[in-house]
Amino acid sequence: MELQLALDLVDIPGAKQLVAEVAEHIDIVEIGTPVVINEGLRAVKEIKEAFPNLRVLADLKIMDAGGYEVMKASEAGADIITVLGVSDDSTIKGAIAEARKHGKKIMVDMINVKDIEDRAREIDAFGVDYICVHSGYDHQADGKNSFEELAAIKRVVKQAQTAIAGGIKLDTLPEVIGAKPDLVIVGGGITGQADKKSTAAEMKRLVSGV
Ligand SMILES: O=C([C@H](O)CO)[C@H](O)[C@H](O)COP(=O)(O)O
Repeated sequence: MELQLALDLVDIPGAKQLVAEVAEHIDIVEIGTPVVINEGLRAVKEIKEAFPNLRVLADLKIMDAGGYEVMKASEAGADIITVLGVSDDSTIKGAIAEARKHGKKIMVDMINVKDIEDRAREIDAFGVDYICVHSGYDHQADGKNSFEELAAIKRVVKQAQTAIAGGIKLDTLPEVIGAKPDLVIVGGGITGQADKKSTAAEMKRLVSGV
């Protein structure tokens, strides 16, 4: 099981400082959607150049023009790029085809997918690399999490790796680990802590035990 740090509320210098603090305890660093909106794909490029040994995920949440947007993120140095599960099949297939040309991976974010089990089965058959259940910030504000959705996709996904994101903290991590995703994505659960390094270290210790 791997750990991904999601960076959402920082600028590029802030991202570099934060990653430097916790790099030894994470497997993947995510350049979050708000960072891409604020800073552009330059954030992906600069983080990849500064931390070449870390995999970098560009959380573009692609909804259209899958091939073109994956091409641009790949050129910026992203190793993994996100596409929305609610987007058209052709968008997801275009994203996968482009990613394969560059040796990159696609994660499908299932945020707001209504029939999660059926859609996960379909998307898995397209050959994506990761399928991620996700309670976004707005869902979290309503007190929701994605634990049941993770169990649902694990029933049907045969080839993709599974991931979970949204509001995961040190105290809820054991429950997440119990549901056996391949990848755990944590943003505020690390970035919002006074001691980010020791929190990331403890999270890494817990996910590595599985
Ligand atoms: O994808 C995310 C969200 O939609 C904002 O862009 C976050 O990166 C994801 O939810 C993980 O962050 P936390 O919920 O703070 O753990």
